[in-house]
Amino acid sequence: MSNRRLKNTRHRSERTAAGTENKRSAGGPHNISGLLDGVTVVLLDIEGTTTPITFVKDELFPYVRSHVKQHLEKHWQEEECQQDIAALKKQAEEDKETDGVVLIPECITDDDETRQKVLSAVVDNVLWNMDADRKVTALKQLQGHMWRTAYQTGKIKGEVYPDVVPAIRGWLETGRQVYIYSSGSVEAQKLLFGFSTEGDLLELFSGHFDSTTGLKVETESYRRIATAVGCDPANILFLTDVVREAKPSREAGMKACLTVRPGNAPLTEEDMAEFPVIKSFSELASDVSPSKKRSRGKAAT
Ligand SMILES: CSCCC(=O)C(=O)COP(=O)(O)O
Ligand SMILES: [Mg+2]
Repeated sequence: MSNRRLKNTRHRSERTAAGTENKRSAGGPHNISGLLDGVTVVLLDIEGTTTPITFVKDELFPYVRSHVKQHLEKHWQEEECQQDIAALKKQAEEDKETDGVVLIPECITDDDETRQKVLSAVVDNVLWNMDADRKVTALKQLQGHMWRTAYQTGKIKGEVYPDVVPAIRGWLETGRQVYIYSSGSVEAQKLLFGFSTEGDLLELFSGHFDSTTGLKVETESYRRIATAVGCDPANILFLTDVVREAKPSREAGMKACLTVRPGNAPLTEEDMAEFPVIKSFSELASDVSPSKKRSRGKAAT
C-alpha cells in the first residue's frame, strides 16, 4: 500500500472512531487532544492564526499604501516620524545590495525641494518593502504608528476569528498564560486586539513580542521568548500558519502546531505529516489545568 493510501485509510478510521470531526488533525497523524499536555504558555501568531490574512492584506496594508504620503507630510516635524524615517534609511543602507532597493537621501537642508525629494524616496522605500512583504522592524514600526489613527477613529477594527476568544479564556481558566508573537510591532498588535471586532481583548494577554525580539524564522527568537516568559520551551505551544516559523520554534524546544484558516497558504502533505494541524482553536479547548494534568499523570504511574 502506498504511503498516501495508508494515510487516507488511517484518517478514515480515525474519523469513524471519533464519530464526528477528525479529532486527530486536519491532515496529519498527530494527537491534537494531547497537545496542551504540560503546556503552561500558549504563544500565538496573528496573521493567518488569530486573524484572517485578508484583514491584513486587504485592510491594514492598503491603508498604509494609500496614507503613507499624507502621514509623512502631516507628522514630518515630529520626533517619532523622524525616527521612523531614520530607521527606514538605515535599513535601506543595509539592503543596498538587494535588487530594486530604494535608498533614502540625507535631508541636509530643510528647504521644500529637499524635503519633497526625501519624502518621495521614503514613500517609494515603504512601497518597495511592502511589495516584498518584508518583516523588517523599520517598516513595522511605521505601519504601527500609521494604524494608530485608523483604529482610534474607528476606521479600522481588528478582526479576530470567533473561536479565538473562547479558547483563550479556557486556557486562562486552566492556569495557562497567553502571549502574542507577530512581525507586526507590539504597538500594532495592541491596537489590533485593543480595538477588535470582539472588543478590547488586551487583558487576555500576558505579553507581546515582535521583530525587536528577532525574526520569526530564527530559532534564537524563540529561545529569547522562552527566557523572557520564564518558561521551559517544552512547556510552550506556538500556533502559527507558517511552516518556516513552526520549524525554528520546534528547534528551540517548543511544541508547534499549524493553523489552517481560509485564505492561508496551502500546506503540503509533508507539512501536515510533520506538524499537528488545527482549523479552529476550539480543537484545543482545555478543561484540565497543566498542573492537574501533571499530577494526574504521576498518580497513574
Ligand atoms: C499585528 S499587525 C499586522 C500584521 C503584520 O503587520 C504582519 O506582518 C503579520 O505578521 P504575522 O507575524 O502576524 O504573521
Ligand atoms: Mg502568520
